[in-house]
Amino acid sequence: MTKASVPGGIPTGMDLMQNPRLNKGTAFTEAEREAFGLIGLMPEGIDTEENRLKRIMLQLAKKSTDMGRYIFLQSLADNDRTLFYKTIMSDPVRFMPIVYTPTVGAACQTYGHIMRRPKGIYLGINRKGRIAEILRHWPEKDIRFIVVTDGERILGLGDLGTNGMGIPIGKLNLYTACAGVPPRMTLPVMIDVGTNNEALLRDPLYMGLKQSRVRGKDYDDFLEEFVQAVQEVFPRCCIQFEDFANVNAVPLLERYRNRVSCFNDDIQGTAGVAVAGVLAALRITGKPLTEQRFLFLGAGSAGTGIANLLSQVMHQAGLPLEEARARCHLFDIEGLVVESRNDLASFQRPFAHKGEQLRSFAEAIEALKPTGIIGVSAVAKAFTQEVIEAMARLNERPIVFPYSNPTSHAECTAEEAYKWSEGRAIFASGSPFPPVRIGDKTLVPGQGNNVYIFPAVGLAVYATEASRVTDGMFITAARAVAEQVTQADLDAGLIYPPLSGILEASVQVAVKVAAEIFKEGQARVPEPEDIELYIRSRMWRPSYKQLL
Ligand SMILES: NC(=O)C1=CN([C@@H]2O[C@H](COP(=O)(O)OP(=O)(O)OC[C@H]3O[C@@H](n4cnc5c(N)ncnc54)[C@H](OP(=O)(O)O)[C@@H]3O)[C@@H](O)[C@H]2O)C=CC1
Ligand SMILES: CC(=O)C(=O)O
Ligand SMILES: [Mg+2]
Repeated sequence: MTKASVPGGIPTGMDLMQNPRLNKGTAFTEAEREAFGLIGLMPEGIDTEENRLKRIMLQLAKKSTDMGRYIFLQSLADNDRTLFYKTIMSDPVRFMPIVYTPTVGAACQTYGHIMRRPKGIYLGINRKGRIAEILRHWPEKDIRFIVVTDGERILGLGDLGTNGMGIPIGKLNLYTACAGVPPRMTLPVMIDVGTNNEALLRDPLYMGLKQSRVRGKDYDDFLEEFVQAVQEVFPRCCIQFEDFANVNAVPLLERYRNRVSCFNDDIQGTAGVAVAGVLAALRITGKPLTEQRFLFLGAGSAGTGIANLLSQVMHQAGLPLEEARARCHLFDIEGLVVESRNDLASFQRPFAHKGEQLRSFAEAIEALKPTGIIGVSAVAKAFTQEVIEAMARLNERPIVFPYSNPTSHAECTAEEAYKWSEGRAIFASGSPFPPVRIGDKTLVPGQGNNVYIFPAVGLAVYATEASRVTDGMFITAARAVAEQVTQADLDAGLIYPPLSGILEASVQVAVKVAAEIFKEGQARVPEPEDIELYIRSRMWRPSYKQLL
């Protein structure tokens, strides 16, 4: 067949079968096989989508580890993107822990070893001055979402250099799987400025620049070039900053949040999910938000991000902002964050209150009597029996959120929190834990993870082409997530909507966020009469398209 005779400029033969966006494998119809030169390149049988899904499930069942399943699924995405999404969307409870936390963490730790085919764009600092040119190498021209990292703080696993690319890929998988953002409009990006991880620098299979991290002006200039190049090459694109160390994460957000469409997921997305969890938890305790006190273990991007948004929501509930902030206390490696400390960063200062720099977290609990503790320290097991028992003594229903990822870095397990609080803890963790049986009750731990926020906010931003992403949008998202938690969920101990229904939950959240975007005047499309109908019309669904 000549190129000119191919309908729609679609590639033919092997080129078509090797294009993950268009490939349908054995589900190509007879007419498509004839039209695109596929006859003889596959068995004569014609599969349905359901049959292809069934075969994938059979093959997955034969894998004995989650890492094996991760590798298999990512290879499937390289081969047949529709089938990849059909698979993971068929059972989010089963597949989310594989494409996302905790398995993605283990995958990043060995990324140079398990890598099959590069995905996304790698920007080495040695290519300074060429970023726009490199972005143009990407085959898709209408990119709406970039998730970018420099790999310095990958989950709670520290500096993984370019091995951290698994995170932008995983996050973008969830934009599509959890909210229907079209996958061809998303792009994972790795900023490679080197790594300070000695083991990786010594590893012959490590694929990044083998140099220590560039910092200071050269780093800032490179990021500036990146942000400007995105505006030039993909003018309708929103940038999600992900897993940067807080020394860069906080200044980058401050520098760009009022200049371009962007947000930081660890700061703002996490804050949204925490506010949602607290609002839902208060439906269990029946206590007002304005009477809560929170103690954070960890005073970095996530801790200060949550404290900021929580204070704003408490302020909206009637407290003066200063009083709201005074109800949020941070505790880091040096102890309680107090006014007299001279080692604090400016973003921690709003939460540095009067008092003694207590060195023990349990002591801080006795002194401050928090109603909730939130773990964002990446320190495994830091919520000890003493800590949980103190919380359970001080509160009828203590709020206990060990948010650190992956599972191996969680501040406590669901079982520990429930056991040590006699089943009274209102619990949610960053990575999933199985249900726990306490007495005659089965308690279902919620997953307090920004996955309830960023895909939904992303869908709204994509559909409205929002020119900025504001804290107001995250507060709206948080309230919308909390509203979807039913009484039956709360009775089972669940303070987030069940993960099994995350796609529909995200649509409902996106509708509210889109309304907020129109209200704030940030939309770049006309306001539709029916926002929900409009949002649904923009969503991508995993089914093979007719090529003829
Ligand atoms: N569930 C979710 O959706 C999310 C979870 N997270 C998780 O939260 C964790 C932290 O992320 P992030 O805030 O970005 O990281 P940061 O590095 O910015 O912050 C970590 C904080 O923990 C403190 N810390 C380290 N060791 C201890 C210790 N032994 N005792 C008390 N505090 C300690 C650090 O102090 P210092 O700076 O002095 O070392 C720092 O303040 C990660 O595990 C991440 O996976 C993050 C985002 C979303
Ligand atoms: C969930 C997430 O963004 C993190 O752990 O960094
Ligand atoms: Mg993150």
